[in-house]
This record gives sequence, structure tokens and C-alpha cells, in this order.
Amino acid sequence: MMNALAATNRNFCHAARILGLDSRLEKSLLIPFREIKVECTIPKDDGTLASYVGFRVQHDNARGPMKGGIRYHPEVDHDEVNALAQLMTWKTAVADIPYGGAKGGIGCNPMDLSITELERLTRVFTQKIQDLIGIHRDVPAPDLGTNAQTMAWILDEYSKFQGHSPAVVTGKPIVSKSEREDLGGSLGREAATGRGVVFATEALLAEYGKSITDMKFALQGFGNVGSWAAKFIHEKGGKVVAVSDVTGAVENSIGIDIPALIEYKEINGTLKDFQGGDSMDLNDLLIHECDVLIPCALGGVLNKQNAADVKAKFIIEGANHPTDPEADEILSKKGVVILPDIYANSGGVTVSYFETFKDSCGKEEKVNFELQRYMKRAFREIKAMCKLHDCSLRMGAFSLGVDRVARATLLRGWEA
Ligand SMILES: NC(=O)C1=CN([C@@H]2O[C@H](COP(=O)(O)OP(=O)(O)OC[C@H]3O[C@@H](n4cnc5c(N)ncnc54)[C@H](O)[C@@H]3O)[C@@H](O)[C@H]2O)C=CC1
Ligand SMILES: O=C(O)CCC(=O)C(=O)O
Repeated sequence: MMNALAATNRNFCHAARILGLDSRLEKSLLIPFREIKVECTIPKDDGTLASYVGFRVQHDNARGPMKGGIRYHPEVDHDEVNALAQLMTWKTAVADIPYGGAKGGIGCNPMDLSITELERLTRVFTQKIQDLIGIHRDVPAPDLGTNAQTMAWILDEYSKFQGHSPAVVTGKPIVSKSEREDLGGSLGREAATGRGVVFATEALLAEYGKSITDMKFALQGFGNVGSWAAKFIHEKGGKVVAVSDVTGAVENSIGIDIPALIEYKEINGTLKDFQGGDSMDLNDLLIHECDVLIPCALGGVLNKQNAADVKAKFIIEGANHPTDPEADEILSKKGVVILPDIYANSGGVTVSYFETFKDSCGKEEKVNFELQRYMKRAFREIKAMCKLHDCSLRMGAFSLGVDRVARATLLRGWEA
């Protein structure tokens, strides 16, 4: 399997060729603005010490402050964070929001850490990067293994050094029952990536004269992105026939009762042993019989080992970089249509933008309405690029994003 950075660089270089980009500009866009690697040592609850490596890669800021999530996962490493940071640069440009791209992460298993250990780790990491982030520089947000609570700890720790700074992160907590924005969080941000995935799916299916109600869906991952996407698909009358998380997978050919599954997961913390369907092997989720496959977990899950066996006709990339370039080729030859990550999961960062600039916050309906407008606009613009360059949706999205960043870079110029 090609590593995430090599795969992302390859897609970028392909887009640069499509656009006829000057080779010096291509080189400058490829090299990250700044890479940060820090040691994070914390006392564990039992008094022993544990050390972790944290990363923040700031890829590009030609269009605005750098933006992107922080991931806690055992597989986090330099190349993965680099690839994800670069994807953020093209994603914010595709969404046409005034940000650049960044990503961070700590190589740890959050499931093995207590809540107090997670808090200590987050605070140490924040101390180490606090002088290089901020509203005008780089604004973190949640990603795999992190959430609104993680953002609240970063906000608090950062504010000790820089003064009260709620805008240093997005994806901040809210108390939804009272609809109070406790720490400046936005209504609708938690659901935004999943909701955006569903808006993107609707836009794509409409091109084929189809709608969500006609389709059977399989989703890998039932965390933030996967569970909200499944909920909205279910509400719109789509049939979710298979779902997995890291602990197990469940299938039901007549459709899983998603609200019941969400409740079960909330109580038990796992999908395992849910009675509303039959359990199945985790690894079979991606090759399960369905019309639409939505990976919402890890990168590189679709690769040359399983691509030929995928049954879905449409793949919507809720996760970042779920499809290896070799799988991309195999799937395209099979006629599978892939909606790429830098568009499909851009709903999260789009609502992060609303959260910071408040141009549509306050009422959740307004946030959701604006999100749908941004998703529809980006889809039209990607399709226009596909038509202009006779290319796949992935290359349409990459060339749209790269072109916007390249133009901003040229306008800003380099020091002589
Ligand atoms: N949270 C956000 O706003 C955004 C997230 N993404 C991407 O979406 C993906 C998921 O992120 P979140 O939902 O935030 O993370 P999360 O931590 O909330 O959920 C991840 C889910 O994936 C599952 N998972 C992990 N390993 C698995 C495996 N081997 N097989 C099946 N399921 C597995 C976990 O059990 C969990 O259900 C990541 O690729 C992330 O980069 C993209 C855009 C924004
Ligand atoms: O909202 C954000 O800034 C983070 C989004 C993110 O990490 C992603 O789109 O992959």
C-alpha cells in the first residue's frame, strides 16, 4: 500500500500537470510551510511516566490562517499528518473558505487513556505548540479520537499563555438542550461533517437521477462523522444495511434502525452485540452488498487487496484519504464513482469557519442552510473542472483547490 503522503503528493502532482502549473510553483506548494514535532510526557494516573510524540504540520497559508483537526490515534506519524495537512489546504480552497491547511496529531491510543490522562496530554501538547497557533496563524479542531472536550482543554491551556482566546480552536462545546454557546462553539458543528457528507451524496446521486431513498448504504466507522451521516441518511429514507466501528460490525438487509443503534452505542460504547441485525466481520464491511459505501474511519482502507471486491457503485469519502491510488485505479476501471474527501467531508471545516466568523451562527437552521449552499456550490464548481479537463471527480476537486491556492500564492508573490 502506498503511504498517505506519497499518495497525496501523487494526486497533487497529477492536478498540477492538468493545470499546467509552473514547476517552481508546484515545488513551493508541495513543501509544507512548517512542521512541528514535540515530545509530550505525562504522569499516568498510577504515577508512572508515559511519553508520546505530537505533530502539527502547517502546510499552506496563502488563502488564510492554517486550519485542520488534531487526531489521537496509534498510527499517527509524520507522513500521515503531512498528508492530512496538505489535504486540508486543497479542502478549504474547494470549499472556498478563507483558510489554508494544517493537521496535528499525537501517536497514542485514546481508548487506553483515562479522561484525566487525556486532559494532561492535551495540555502538554498545547504548551508545546501554543506559540505557533492562534486565530491569525493556525486554528485546530477535532478529528479522529478527539472531540469538543479536547478543544475546550486546548482553549483553556492556550489562554493561560496568550489571554482568553476562544477562537484559537473550533469544534468547541455547546450545551445543546439550552442552545447556549458555552465557549463560543457553533450549533451544528458537531453534526456538520456527517451532514455535509449527506448533502454531497445527494448532489452526486442527483447527477445519476437517483436519490437517497433509492439506495442501500454501508458505513465504516460510527464516531462523529459516521453516526451523524447514518442518522441523516436514515431520516431521509435511505436504507443503512451495514455499519462498523473498531469493535465490531452489524448488518441488516432490510435496514438498521439507526436511532436505536445510536442509543445502543451511547449506552454500551460499542456496536458489538447490537440485537437489531446480524454481526459480521469488521473487514467485510467494505465489500458488503450495497449501492453506496461511506468510509468514515481510517485512511488507506480501500487498497489493492479489497478494491476488486467492492460491490458499491458509489463511494463517498467521509474519512480522509480512505482510498489508496491503486484502489482508485481498480475502482475507476470497474465504473465505481468516487466522491473525494477534500469535497465530501468539507462540511466540518465549513461550519468551523461559520463558528469563528459567526456569519451564520446563532440558529442551527441557518448554519445548516448555509452549509448546504456551500456544499452545492462546491459540487457545481468541481463538475465544471471535470468537464473542462475531462477528469475524475478527484482530479476535478484537486485541480479546483490547487488552482485557487496557486492563484493566491502568485498574487501574494515571493520576496525578491
Ligand atoms: N470530525 C470531523 O469533523 C472530521 C473528520 N474527518 C475524518 O473522518 C474520519 C472519522 O473521524 P471522526 O468521526 O471524527 O472520528 P471518531 O473518533 O469520532 O470516530 C472514528 C470511528 O471509526 C471507528 N474505527 C476506527 N478504526 C476502525 C476500523 N478498523 N474499522 C471500523 N471502524 C473503525 C471508531 O470505532 C469510531 O467509530 C477520519 O478520517 C477523519 O479525519 C473528516 C472531516 C472532518
Ligand atoms: O474543522 C476543522 O478545522 C477540521 C476539519 C478537519 O480536520 C478535516 O476536515 O479533516
